[in-house]
Order: sequence, then C-alpha cells, then structure tokens
Amino acid sequence: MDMFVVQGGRPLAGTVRVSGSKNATLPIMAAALAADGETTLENVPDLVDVRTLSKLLQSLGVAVQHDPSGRMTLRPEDDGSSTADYHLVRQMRASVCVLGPLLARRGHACVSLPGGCNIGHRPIDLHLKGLAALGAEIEVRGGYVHAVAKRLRGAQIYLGGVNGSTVTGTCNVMSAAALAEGTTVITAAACEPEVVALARFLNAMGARITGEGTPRIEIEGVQRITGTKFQIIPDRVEAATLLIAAAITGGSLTLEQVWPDHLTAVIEVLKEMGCSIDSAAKETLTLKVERPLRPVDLTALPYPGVPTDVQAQLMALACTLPGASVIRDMVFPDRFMHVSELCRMGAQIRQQGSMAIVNGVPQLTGAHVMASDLRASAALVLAGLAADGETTIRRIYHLDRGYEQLEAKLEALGADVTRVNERAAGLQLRHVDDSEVAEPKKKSA
Ligand SMILES: CC(=O)N[C@H]1[C@@H](OP(=O)(O)OP(=O)(O)OC[C@H]2O[C@@H](n3ccc(=O)[nH]c3=O)[C@H](O)[C@@H]2O)O[C@H](CO)[C@@H](O)[C@@H]1O
Ligand SMILES: C=C(OP(=O)(O)O)C(=O)O
Repeated sequence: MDMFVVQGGRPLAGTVRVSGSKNATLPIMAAALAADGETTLENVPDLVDVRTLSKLLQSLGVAVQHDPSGRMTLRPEDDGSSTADYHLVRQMRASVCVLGPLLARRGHACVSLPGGCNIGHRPIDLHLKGLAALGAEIEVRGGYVHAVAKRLRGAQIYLGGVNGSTVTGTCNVMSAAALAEGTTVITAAACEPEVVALARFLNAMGARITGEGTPRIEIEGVQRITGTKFQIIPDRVEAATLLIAAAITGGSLTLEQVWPDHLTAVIEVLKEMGCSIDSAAKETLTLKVERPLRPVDLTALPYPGVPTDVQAQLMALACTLPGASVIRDMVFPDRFMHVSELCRMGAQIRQQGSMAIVNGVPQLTGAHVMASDLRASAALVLAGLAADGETTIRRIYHLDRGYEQLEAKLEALGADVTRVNERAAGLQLRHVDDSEVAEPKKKSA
C-alpha cells in the first residue's frame, strides 16, 4: 500500500488545471450502457473509481477504452450479463448507477448493494422507491437488488429523504425514466451539477429531459437512445480542494479549466475567511491570501450549498485559523472521521452530533495519520501542507479513488508531497528512536 509523506510549511504558488469530475463521469459512463452504439467521452479523469467502473461495465458487456488524453469510448453489446458483482460494486458507491440503465435497457438487473466512502449510513431506499414507481418489481435478496420490468412506465416520483434529495438516486431514476413509456416527473430531485451533466448527456443521446438543475425534472420517455460525444465537466470538489490548499499555506493559486459557477458557496466561504478570489477570466479562478484569515460558521448542504465533499478540507483550514469555527454537515451528519486524525496533528476540535467546533491553533504539527475516506484523505494532505515538520498519511488508496495526480499537482505548485511504499517506510519507522518521537523531525526547507 502507498502512503504520502508531506513536508509542511511551503506556501503554494502557480497555476494548475482542474481534472474532469469524478462524480459526473461515473453516472454518465453507467448511462452509456443503455445506448445503441458507441459513446465517446472527453476529459475523463484517470482515477481508481473510473477504472473500477470500467471493469464493472466490461463485466456487463460494454467494451471500454480509456486513453491517456482523457478520451473514453464505451460500446455496449446486447447480450452482456445483467449482474453487477459484489466484488466490484462494493469498491465504490457510484457503481449502483448501473441499476437504472441496466433495468431500462435489458428489462432486468441484479446489482449488489454498493460500498463507497465510509461517511455514515448510506441507504438506497430512494433509488428503489423511484424504480418501483416506474413499474419495476424489486426484491433485495442475498445482498443484491433484483429488479425486473418488461417496459418501465412514466410516473410521479418524490425523491426527498430525511437529509434532502439523493444525487445518485436522481441519476438512476432519470436514466431509467429516459427509456420508460410516457412521462415521468421527479420532484425533490437533486440539483447538483453532476445531475445536470447527466441530463445533458442523456439528451445528447436522444432523451427528452427538462428541468435539470431544479427540484422538478420532467422526462418524456423515448424508445431508444444512441451513443454520442460528450465533454465531462470540471471537478468542482478537486477545484475546491486545491483552492483550500493554497489558502491553508498562505499562498496564491490560479485554477484553469474550472467552472466558478459550480463553486459559488465555497468561494463565499473562502472570501468570508478573508481570501481574495478573482473569477473575472473565463474558466479561471485565482485565490490569494493577502491578510490573516478568520474563522467561519458553515453548514454543508445540498447544492448550491457548501458541498459535503468539501467539508473535511474546510475543517482542515479552520484548524489553522485563530478563533472558533463551527462546521455542520446536514447531508451526511456523521461525516467526521477526519476529526480524530486532525487532532493527532494538534488540532482542537470538539464534535457534538452533526456539528464540530474547531478552535484554531497557531501551528499544526506533523504526525502519522490514517485516511478513513476520500475527502478525509484530502483534508489530511492539506493539514500536512500547513503543519510544522513531516506528516505521513496512510491508506491513501481512498484518495486515489477520486483525485487525479494530486501529489503531482501540489508538487508543481511548490509543495513537498512524496508517494512512498508503506511497507518500506514501515521498516524505517520501526527504527525511529525515542528522542525523535519526543521531538518530531523539523521540516528541512
Ligand atoms: C458518486 C457520487 O456522486 N457521490 C456523491 C453523491 O453520493 P450519493 O448519491 O450516495 O449521496 P446521496 O445524495 O444519495 O445522499 C444524500 C443523503 O441522502 C441519504 N439517502 C440517500 C439515498 C437514499 O436512497 N436514501 C437516503 O436516505 C444519504 O444517506 C445522505 O444522507 O452525493 C453525495 C452528496 O452530495 C456526495 O457526498 C458523494 O460524493
Ligand atoms: C463520498 C464520495 O464518493 P462516493 O459517493 O463514491 O463514496 C466523494 O466523492 O466524496
């Protein structure tokens, strides 16, 4: 297993290009399964999740090719399996997105209950409710969802749950309804840009969807959809992570190939903290730290609110600002696995239910920490960039699921982040003597 070794204390500076969005790519790849003919996607990031979904789609009879330029072709064949196996599905949440397209295209689907980031309870009841409303017979047996429907029928579907709507649930139901007979109206639909991207992709394939990006999506079913060409949108979560990396190191950064409109809430929070942000140039964002930053009070909410996928990274930043910040997560109220690891680095955080009270400390210190999920990993990297001395972050396989070349991007901005093999480093650590543990190694530059 790999780990990151981060030497903290270097302000980031420079320009970096944002990769294609993981969470837009995955449901779009899954929807390509339901098309006649070949689809070509551009700007597909090279991530473990993308490779896992490629394998899953191949197991379902889709020929997938992804070249280093970011172009991916997907060519579905009619006679593939309709069983999405546990061993692939358990590796990532978004694999559940094959359920709707498989059912709509092949009339039956057998999909393992998904895995994904350990960020709290993640049921798929709303996905199943939506597909059942479209006329599918659904049974959960032996850890698999078994769904059957000769032809789906349009319906009125309310997708609101206790914590808001569901992003991948909206994707699943929308993809299935695209091929249903008659009209479907989804209310309390998720409004995330990734849902909008999927709707536009389906429309480019011949679907008839309106209202995407609002809580009411209307879908007029069509007989067939055909393969198309489509450009994946920039990753707003990666963009936010990089902006916070610049802020936490007191540096400056220009992001290219970014859609600032997708980052309005994050930009507002960073401005409230005191960062200077300029988005005048097209598809570009510049952040500078020109004065001491201030603590904030923020709540992660469904789009257009502050994304839950950026909550951990903002918490890392709050740990370094003098005064008390309050951070809540209303989407995943238990998404605080990063708290204890940040505290290992000297952070002062008190968690009360779905709220964390962060008392900023003058200086985080390097430590051995463990990543628990994708965005928690990113938060630990950011904390490491700001810490005094060396931070080692284990289990970065979580990070590799969703960040393309993060260490290379940070290195290009002047950070010192090295990927090392954990086994080799583990041998070294066993030889660390007591004096080094009592007095952590200081940064070298
Ligand atoms: C691959 C992907 O796109 N993942 C994103 C997607 O996950 P995902 O689509 O899994 O997240 P959801 O939007 O479904 O979850 C939002 C909330 O609804 C609850 N819920 C969800 C489904 C359901 O059937 N019943 C139910 O109660 C969840 O437990 C959670 O509290 O949106 C999340 C919220 O923006 C992001 O953090 C994830 O990065
Ligand atoms: C939680 C995430 O991913 P997933 O839904 O695939 O677990 C994420 O991207 O932050």
